Amino acid sequence: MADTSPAPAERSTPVIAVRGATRHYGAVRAVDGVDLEVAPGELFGLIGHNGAGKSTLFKMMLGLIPASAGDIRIDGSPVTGSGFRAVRRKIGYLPENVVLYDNLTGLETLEFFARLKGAPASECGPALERVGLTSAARRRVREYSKGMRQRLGFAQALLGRPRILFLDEPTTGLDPEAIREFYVILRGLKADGVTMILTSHILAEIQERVDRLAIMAAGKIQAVGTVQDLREQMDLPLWFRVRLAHEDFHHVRAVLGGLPVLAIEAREDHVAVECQRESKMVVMQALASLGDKVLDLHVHEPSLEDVFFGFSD
Ligand SMILES: Nc1ncnc2c1ncn2[C@@H]1O[C@H](COP(=O)(O)OP(=O)(O)OP(=O)(O)O)[C@@H](O)[C@H]1O
Repeated sequence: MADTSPAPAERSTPVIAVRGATRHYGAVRAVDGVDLEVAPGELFGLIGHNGAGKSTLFKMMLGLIPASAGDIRIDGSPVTGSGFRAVRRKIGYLPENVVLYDNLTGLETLEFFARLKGAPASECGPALERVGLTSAARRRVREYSKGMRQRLGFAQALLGRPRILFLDEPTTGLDPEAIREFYVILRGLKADGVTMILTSHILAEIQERVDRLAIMAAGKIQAVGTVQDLREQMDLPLWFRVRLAHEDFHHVRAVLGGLPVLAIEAREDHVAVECQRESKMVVMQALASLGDKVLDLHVHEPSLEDVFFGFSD
């Protein structure tokens, strides 16, 4: 069969390409030799403790803070060069602390940002609708809740139909329903081919939603890949939750005897069996051999939080 996959050069041309990016503030290495690539249409997550360097890296990637060293290109254009002006028009940015004017209404706020960006005013109403603020469009921002302000900030980032979105902690202050709606919007943007990079502290929230992510600590990228890649790199153990028909815990012990398990523990209504990833199938087969003595079997993979603490501590 003919290979219809893109040529390597085409496939590997990143929208965001960061090489050796460094930013020092006196003795503080806020960003320290970062290499990072984000592919076209990718939804990429950047996670890290407070002070890890995420916001500084974001601002460097946007050309808002000059790098002490390194090379940063967006859509092939260096962020410090004159050619970046044209690229900037394709970018939407939601800063960590979006500055809003309390005396303006939501609609006036967007009209103000639209003028700054050179985007048509006709986009403002639909942008407010997209983030669920239509009914609050004529209320002053001073009356907005934290979550409403955050949605308004997101709406301004969408003005000008950006092809690349930088979202710094976009879900701060949003309730669970608003977070879900926010990711529905991101999925729609992704379907349109928009490239996105976002930061978050809520690991459970981004674990199922980003294509790839990077863990940043002390200004450096500690690990990058899919959540599954990171689990494998970390080589954290996984565990089985085994629910038995009767309390015949000794059957589990017997069937696992001699196998490379790390722990077997009887808990309230189940038995927990811990093993390394490479032993997963042999342990599973042994447990399955118990037949109808087993009522239920569940495999628990390490969460992104487990992985994160493994890499960033
Ligand atoms: N203008 C500045 N002057 C001096 N130090 C700075 C400046 N901006 C950032 N830093 C330092 O750089 C480091 C990285 O900060 P940064 O805001 O990028 O982290 P972050 O990962 O975005 O943190 P958070 O999750 O808390 O937003 C911190 O030690 C911070 O104190």
